[in-house]
Amino acid sequence: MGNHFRTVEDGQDAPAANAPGTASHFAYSSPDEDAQTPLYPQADAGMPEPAAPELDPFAYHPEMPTSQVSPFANVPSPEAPAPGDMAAGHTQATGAPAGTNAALASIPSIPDPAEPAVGADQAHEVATLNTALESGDFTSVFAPVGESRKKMAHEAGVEPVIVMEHVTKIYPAQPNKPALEDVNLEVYPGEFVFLVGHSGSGKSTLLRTIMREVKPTSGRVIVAGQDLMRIRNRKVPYLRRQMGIVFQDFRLLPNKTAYENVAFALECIGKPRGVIRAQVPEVLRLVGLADQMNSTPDQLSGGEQQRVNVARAMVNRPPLLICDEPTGNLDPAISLGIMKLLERINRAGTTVIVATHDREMVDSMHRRVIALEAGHVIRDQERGGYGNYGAF
Ligand SMILES: Nc1ncnc2c1ncn2[C@@H]1O[C@H](COP(=O)(O)OP(=O)(O)OP(=O)(O)O)[C@@H](O)[C@H]1O
Repeated sequence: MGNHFRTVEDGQDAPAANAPGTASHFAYSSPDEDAQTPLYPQADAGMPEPAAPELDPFAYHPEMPTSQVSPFANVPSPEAPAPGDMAAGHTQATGAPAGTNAALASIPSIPDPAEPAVGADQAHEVATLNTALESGDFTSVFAPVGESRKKMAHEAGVEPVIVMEHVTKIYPAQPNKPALEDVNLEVYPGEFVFLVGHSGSGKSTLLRTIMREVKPTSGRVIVAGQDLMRIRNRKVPYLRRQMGIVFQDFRLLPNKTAYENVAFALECIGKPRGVIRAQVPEVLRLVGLADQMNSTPDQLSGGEQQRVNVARAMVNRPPLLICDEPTGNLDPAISLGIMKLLERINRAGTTVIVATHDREMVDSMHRRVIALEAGHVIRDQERGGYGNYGAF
């Protein structure tokens, strides 16, 4: 099987021009001297959207039946809702009590780490997110897939979505201290991977090599079948459209509402207004912000702002979600909500990679854990815990 992302064909490059004073808020400001391409394709209303590929098996296609979307479609999924349940899910989203969708009852929730004390505002925030997470919309909008994805991927002949082979990165400023050294790993479609390690162990560098923000000094990085050492610069924005990016230090556009912030991500890639009008409210509802679409960032809590970030990363329905410390500045209760959200997105088939220092979260979720130490992968565990690392 070949490329699981939309293919990058000649003539399908993303627009490169920038709208002054706007797109920079979205661009991850990379300290790396190698970085040449802004994270998001820049706004240029005049550029047409690249031609849509025939079918992207890993893209989020709510309008398609699961059998057309997922490579695991033939694998029975205990999470798959019956058609009637999907309808029930929509009913919930419009106000009926959550929890009436029988299919959802089988979805195990993340065990809460030691219950943190929460104030009234936080409790409300947690409650609204929990309600959104319990909504059937998640299982009806995203295509559900089952567990043991790596095994299934092998059996189904699915190729890894990310391959790193002997990757070494030496920043010129630190010639004697590789940020990454001889890193080898594979990530399969649909996996949820935690990246852990001390501060300075190379987590962000690894994520940024996957995004092609950083070019390795040696080795190979292949994402969705594309060799990132060989891919042309002009094709990088197109590749990045296939990735949702959530960083701790991403800033929302301060003068725009939650709706406008999410819509902007689609405007930047030339999506038609009708698509924006349909997808933005939907994704904001999915992250539990249906009632705050018209709030500006200063009217939102840190957790709500991060949910807008997650919504923005999800709205283009990327098959790969990359998160660098997505809960870094958030209270434990709010962090749990964000992590549940990421898990739910993953359950719907999106590959998720999360670099984090959040020990309790990693320990509670029992997902694949890749541990870095001084640029080396020292542990890669199918269902691991955080391990013996300090917070910083
Ligand atoms: N642009 C750069 N120029 C020079 N050295 C850098 C650069 N970026 C990172 N480094 C160095 O590379 C090493 C790995 O840094 P990286 O940011 O990848 O680690 P990290 O595990 O993500 O850390 P943290 O958890 O603090 O974010 C560190 O020694 C860091 O000082």
